Amino acid sequence: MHHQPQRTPEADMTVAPDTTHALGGPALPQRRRIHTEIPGPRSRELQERQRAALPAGVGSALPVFVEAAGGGVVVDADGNSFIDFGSGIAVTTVGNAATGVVERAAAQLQRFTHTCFLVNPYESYVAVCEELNRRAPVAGPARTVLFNTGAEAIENAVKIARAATGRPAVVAFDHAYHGRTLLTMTLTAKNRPYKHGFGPFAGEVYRAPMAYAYRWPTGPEQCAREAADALVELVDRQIGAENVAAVLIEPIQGEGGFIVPAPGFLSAVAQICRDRGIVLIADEVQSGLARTGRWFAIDHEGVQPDLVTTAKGLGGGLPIAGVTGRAELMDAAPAGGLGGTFSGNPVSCAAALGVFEEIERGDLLARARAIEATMLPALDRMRQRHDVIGDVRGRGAMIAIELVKGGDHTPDAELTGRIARSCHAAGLLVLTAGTYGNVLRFLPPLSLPQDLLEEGLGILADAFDAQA
Ligand SMILES: Cc1ncc(COP(=O)(O)O)c(CNCCCC(=O)O)c1O
Repeated sequence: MHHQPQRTPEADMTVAPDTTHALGGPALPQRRRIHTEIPGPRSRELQERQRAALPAGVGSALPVFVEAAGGGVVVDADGNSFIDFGSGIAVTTVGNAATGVVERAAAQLQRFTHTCFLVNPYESYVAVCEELNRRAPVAGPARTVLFNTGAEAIENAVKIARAATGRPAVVAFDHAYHGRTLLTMTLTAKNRPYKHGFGPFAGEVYRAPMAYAYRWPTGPEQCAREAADALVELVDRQIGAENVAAVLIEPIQGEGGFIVPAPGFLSAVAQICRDRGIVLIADEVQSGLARTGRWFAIDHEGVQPDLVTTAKGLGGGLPIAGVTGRAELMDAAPAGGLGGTFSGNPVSCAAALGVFEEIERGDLLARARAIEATMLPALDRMRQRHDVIGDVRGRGAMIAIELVKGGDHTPDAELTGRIARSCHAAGLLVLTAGTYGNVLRFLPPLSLPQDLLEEGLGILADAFDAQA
């Protein structure tokens, strides 16, 4: 076979103009700088290549191609620097390319990249499980098993609950999001874009009303009690409690619109489960691991679930997920019943240990609470000025506003998109969410400097003032 000339990157691609940021991480200049239209010329070139190489169904909220990221900024291929209010959808919680994550992952890469834990185990997997067991809000001794994605964690939490109870049914909630695999698509509530055309779906999945106070028909005061009554009705009358393996709930619903369940609802759900021997699974994939100012969002309600799922922020950007639960439940899965080729990959485990280190070293739980203390009042002031802001809600650095037609609760998805695009053009990376597409959600990295947080809020305020 003849020798292929060594291809060098330079031969294939012109180096992006004006890309002065070679390295990401906290050393990246923490500033907002926009000096091209958004997306810029280099991103538009890359978009053309993407159109030729990827299926049309893969889209991006802000199609600027990234060259570097760190602290609280994302820098694109045209050298534009954006304030990051997205964290890659609640993943780079401790900061993009965070020092502790990069150093540990880089060192691991030099030692070995993979063994498959089901073949040869390694200490870092055990250490991540110990970290999660130590912090998880479950009662008594805990066990953890690792996977790669949030959906995989949910799939396996349901397997464990079914093995432990011998029951088939799973109850999820309106506005829920749990992933894109067959079972997690079924558990997810919103049809487009997640489910449409991908059926038939999994069996034995049922849905109960979420205690969504802002949209509860009889008003927020009745919300928790009436939603709990509806859950009892579904479980006891329609399914039969003896057939229900698990109730699955996000302590703060993420893709559904950052819905914080009405006060008392999570406690009521936990009691309903305890009274019937039903496993309560808390899906903390988006809300967990310091994001809301506690290790887990459910901690704010003092509720102890039986199983907790984690992913996203756990690996600081590397794919890793976990199911942590009461030891007697976790041990119900038969030998060899839990696993996967890459599950608990050693590089991701090293990164995860870096995440725990960063959270402790930076006191990031307190930082999340400080971000809440800045954002909620600022957003409330915006709501006083603009009646299109129907609701302000969230905890820690998981905050959202719901946009409606002025004066009533009619969702306004068009305005939501317009505000988001205005923020993007001004150099603020924000994401939308919600069953009705009318939620602007804010997920800043906890490493975001305070001045950029306030600058970002100023951009948002200007966007609302401009649309008024
Ligand atoms: C609560 C909750 N559970 C489970 C998941 C699924 O986690 P995976 O790691 O994306 O599988 C999520 C992922 N949310 C972001 C989805 C992004 C997209 O695919 O459009 C979540 O938020």
